[in-house]
Amino acid sequence: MPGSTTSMPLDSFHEPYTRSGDDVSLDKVRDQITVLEDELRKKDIPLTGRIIHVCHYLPIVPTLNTRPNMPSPPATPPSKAGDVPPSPTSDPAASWSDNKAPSERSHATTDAAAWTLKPRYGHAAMISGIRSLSATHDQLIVGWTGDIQSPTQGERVTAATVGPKEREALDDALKGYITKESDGDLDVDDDDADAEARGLKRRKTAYVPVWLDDKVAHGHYDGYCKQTLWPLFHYLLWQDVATEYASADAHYEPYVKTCQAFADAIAKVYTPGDLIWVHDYHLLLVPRMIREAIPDATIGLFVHTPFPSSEVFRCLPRRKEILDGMLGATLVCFQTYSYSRHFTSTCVRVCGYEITSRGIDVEGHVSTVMHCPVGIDAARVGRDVLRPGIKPKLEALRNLYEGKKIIVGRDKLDFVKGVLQKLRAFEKLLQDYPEWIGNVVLIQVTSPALTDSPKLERQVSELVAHINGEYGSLDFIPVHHYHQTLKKDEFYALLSVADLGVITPLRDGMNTTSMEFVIAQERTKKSPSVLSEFMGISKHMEDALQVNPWDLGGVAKAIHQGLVMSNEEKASRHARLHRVVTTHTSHHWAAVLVKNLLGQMGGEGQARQTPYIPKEVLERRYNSAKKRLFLFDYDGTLAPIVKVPSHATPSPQTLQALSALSSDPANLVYIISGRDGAFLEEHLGHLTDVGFSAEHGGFMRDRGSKEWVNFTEKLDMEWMGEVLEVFKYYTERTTGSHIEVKKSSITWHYRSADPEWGQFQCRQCQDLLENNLAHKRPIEVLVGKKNLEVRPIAVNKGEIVKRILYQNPDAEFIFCAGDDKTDEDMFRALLLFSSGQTKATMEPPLSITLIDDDDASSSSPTSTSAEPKYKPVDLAIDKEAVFTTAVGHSSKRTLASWHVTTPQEIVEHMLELVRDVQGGDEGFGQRVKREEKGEESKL
Ligand SMILES: O=P(O)(O)OC[C@H]1O[C@H](O[C@H]2O[C@H](CO)[C@@H](O)[C@H](O)[C@H]2O)[C@H](O)[C@@H](O)[C@@H]1O
Repeated sequence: MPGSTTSMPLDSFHEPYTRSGDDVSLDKVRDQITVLEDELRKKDIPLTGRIIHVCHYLPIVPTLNTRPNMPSPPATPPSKAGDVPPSPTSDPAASWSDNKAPSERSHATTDAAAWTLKPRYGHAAMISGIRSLSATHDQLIVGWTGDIQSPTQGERVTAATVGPKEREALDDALKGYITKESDGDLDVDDDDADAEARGLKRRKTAYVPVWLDDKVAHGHYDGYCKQTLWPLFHYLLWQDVATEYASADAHYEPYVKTCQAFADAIAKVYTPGDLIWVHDYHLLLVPRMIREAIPDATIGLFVHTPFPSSEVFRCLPRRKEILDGMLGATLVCFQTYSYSRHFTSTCVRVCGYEITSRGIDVEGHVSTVMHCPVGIDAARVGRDVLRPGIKPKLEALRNLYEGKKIIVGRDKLDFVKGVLQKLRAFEKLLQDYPEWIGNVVLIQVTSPALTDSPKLERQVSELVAHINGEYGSLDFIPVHHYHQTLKKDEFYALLSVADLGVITPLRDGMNTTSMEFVIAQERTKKSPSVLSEFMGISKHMEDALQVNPWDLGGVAKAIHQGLVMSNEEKASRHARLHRVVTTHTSHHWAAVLVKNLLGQMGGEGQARQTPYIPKEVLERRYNSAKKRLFLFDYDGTLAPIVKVPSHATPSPQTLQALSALSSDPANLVYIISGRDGAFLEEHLGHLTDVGFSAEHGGFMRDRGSKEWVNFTEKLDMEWMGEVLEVFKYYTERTTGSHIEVKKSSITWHYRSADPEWGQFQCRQCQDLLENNLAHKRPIEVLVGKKNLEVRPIAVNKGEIVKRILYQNPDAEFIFCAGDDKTDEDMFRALLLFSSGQTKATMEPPLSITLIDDDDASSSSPTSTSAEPKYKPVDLAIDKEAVFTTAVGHSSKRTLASWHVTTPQEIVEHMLELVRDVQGGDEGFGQRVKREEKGEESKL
């Protein structure tokens, strides 16, 4: 009996196909990119050296200086110098469009300064990462224009009213915007003179605006993104949506339309050899849409938010569409291992997709999954914290709270940021450690969230008032709450002055403030921070005091620990954190993504693209052939895969196609299946002109015959009992699995079991069979579609194909289709031509020399004693008339020359070939049959 299997090691289960960002320096990663690109070029794989980034927003705010279709007013005067942009972590949709940034300027356009362009703030980590790539690559950034502002008219302009002339003018203005150069260490608001002085050079960056109808754009963002996906990804499950909106599905349509507009924009600018990176949860359908338009594209998808557990994600009504959309990518990357594990598990559990050593397999297209946190632009933050405006603000804060420890919190006022829980934990600190009353203040800044929640704002204010009422006095206010947007200097002054940072979101994709805090503290106190364990970056910041934000006592204790920490401990923790934050930067992240995406091209990572079957060639070859062979697998080829094997019955169209094909005497039609004879007879046996092979080549029934030839008759079949015992063992421990016992093969099915457990058990079972049985018994263990099969090693589908071909060397057309690994034996058998050969000869196959004939060396009555009974035969077939066809995705690994995507397409192609028989033109066989009978042509 098998040894006992213990609990499933879920984590290690995912290890083979999920990789993390490398732990090597940025320079090293850039060197690796160069090496990879050289290798790819040597292999003649096209590479343009350009990266297309697809971001929800353009990192530029275009402002229309003119009222659409009105004469142009004078260009907007430049903004006041010295105005400070808001915090780099703020949301772009919080629209900073009225702030004048240092680099803001009008651009001369075809329509005399029709547009003013200025940097869009927000998503600083992502944008800095993208921009850093301009050190090594040309870049194209595709993004939505955002709402079009028109300050001169003091009103918002709808995208629909921006005519083609203005759109063209924006394209021109954007071209003007790209002239700044950088080695990737520059920021969007660095000025050119500064850059030149530092000797920095940028590769070309261009921008492609995506125009969206206002209603669609807002249905997409305010609707599906913010009301459906955002809460789901942060484990909030639409408490409000359920009451305030029709359903979680309400805004799906604008989401699709928006994604399609992005995919269309990319298809227009794409050149073979570009790398494409799609960013974030706003655009999850885009990878698949691009794949449909450009099947060979190399596409990465980076998800900046968390990805929830499969039990949460499965609540999404459009779960399959969203997952399929994401799986159009070649590489899907998350911030952390746990998000990537949730994603993979969701693909397996919700969609039933298989996991291979390369990644998640969707009908043969494999998406690799990895994780790598974004990090921040540490160099830039390092420069920012030295801004001269910070010092006076910092000193003012110090004076204000002299003699007291300062705890700092700065969060967006969004439920998931956990501000309420943080305030309660602070109250708990004052309760559990009363020595802090009068000696510690919490400065909590909340910036307005995109979707303002007056309820949350009220709750926060009430709680602050309660704590201050309870623990404050005339000369001591414990909590200082500011609900406002901080300017950059104020933000860094606040982080720098703190004795403790408390950043405790309930869920956060990454969290940049926690890393900015470390950089800000480098020059001041090296104060520690209390961080939520539910942030993407937490795993990398083990030297912070990590807490569960829901555990108020635990958070209070960590705050106390941070406040009383010795200077030595602070310094050593800080040093380690500083190393992490300055090593895993956004620049490093961006380079790692590019390196990994390149790694998917050309080599092991990227399967060959199998072209779609060329319908016209197929028809032409069919019509000109005097004899044709059709060799079909059954499950997954003639019938779609379904949950219960006995339900996989042929559709009326399949039967019609098989009947029409086989009724043409020029056609020999065979179904070569893993099914047993009984199943094939029951559902297809009435097709008397069709021949069958059952149990992966174990049995054969020729057309017109009712007799099955058993090729396994003389084989040692003792192993069947042993395999059955093993399968029974695994069936007992795998609820939902079952055994299908056939005459000379056995299949263990786990499609209805828990997908992860089923697959895990399948691997265990396979190991056991291969290591304990297969080497001493004449068997082969086959991994099928959610099954494990064992059959005699002496038989396989390839042998049956060879046999049929050997017996029909005059065939001039071969169509052979299959969907799984066992069908690759058929395709291999049809690799008849070595390179340069146009005609082929075939040796007698084993199924004839060994199985049909007891005395393989004996001579036939007609042959001389020196001659073998079976001789090689010359085949009539041309190389181009062999149509081996895999059913599945074009990137599926296969020996087949062509592909179709579904069994339905196989049937449709067959019906096309015989449409003549059913009403139109007649085929070659029909014509011969009719002419033999002396009939006139129908036409
Ligand atoms: O060689 P094939 O004709 O492709 O048969 C291979 C096996 O197919 C069947 O199992 C598979 O199809 C079932 C129906 O769609 C599905 O429920 C199961 O999960 C698949 O593994 C069949 O039951 C096996 O006996 C065949 O060997």
